[in-house]
Amino acid sequence: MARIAVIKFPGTNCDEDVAHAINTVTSLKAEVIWYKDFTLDPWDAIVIPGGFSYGDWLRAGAIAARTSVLERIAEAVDRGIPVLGICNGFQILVEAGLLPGALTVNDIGRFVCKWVKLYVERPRGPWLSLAEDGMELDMPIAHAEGRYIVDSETYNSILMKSPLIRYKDGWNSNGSLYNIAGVASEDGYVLGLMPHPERASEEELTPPRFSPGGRVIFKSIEYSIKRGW
Ligand SMILES: NC(=O)CC[C@H](N)C(=O)O
Repeated sequence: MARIAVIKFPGTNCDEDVAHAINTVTSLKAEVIWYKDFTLDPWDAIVIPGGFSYGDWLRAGAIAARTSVLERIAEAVDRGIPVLGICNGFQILVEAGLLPGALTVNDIGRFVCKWVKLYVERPRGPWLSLAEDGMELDMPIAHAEGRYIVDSETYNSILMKSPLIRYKDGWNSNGSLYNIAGVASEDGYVLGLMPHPERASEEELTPPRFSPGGRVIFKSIEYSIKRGW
């Protein structure tokens, strides 16, 4: 059975939610792994979930990104193992240099927790294999440091060739440049996003007027692993 590692750092708080979502909406087996116990071998994909690793000291994700487990995750990326970073996990991947850009303090200067409307651009790779270009997704955000920034050269030369998840007009509540909510490596094997797909995977957790947009990410990784890409 395909196995997904959900890595827990001190201060991670969405690990059980991610494992629950994957174990509920897919036939994959997600397991929460303490960061010090993580070894590369048995995993078909890796998720770094959200939370407040190391209490968001210095900058969100900065300390977790400098632990030795990130060297193992970089090796996993080199081996072609899909890696997903959700919220604090996205912050960690960016701090570790595994995705471009940076995540900084929301322009309104406070934590924001709300459902938002998003869309996908250039879906590619295992996390978005079932998504279509322009597909609209609804998911909640919950962060204080979710304002994505990137220099225009990186945006034009790298990000405009890569899969992106953007806030729809009027839904960018943190001031992210180019309305960016999530970025991926060019092949889509490494994906990071601020919204929480695990909180948007089941109808009963989805408020009226929204739909469970996180499902497509977990159904995509299931499809890609089963197809044996
Ligand atoms: N939900 C989360 O992962 C929180 C992200 C991060 N600690 C922030 O507030 O920016």
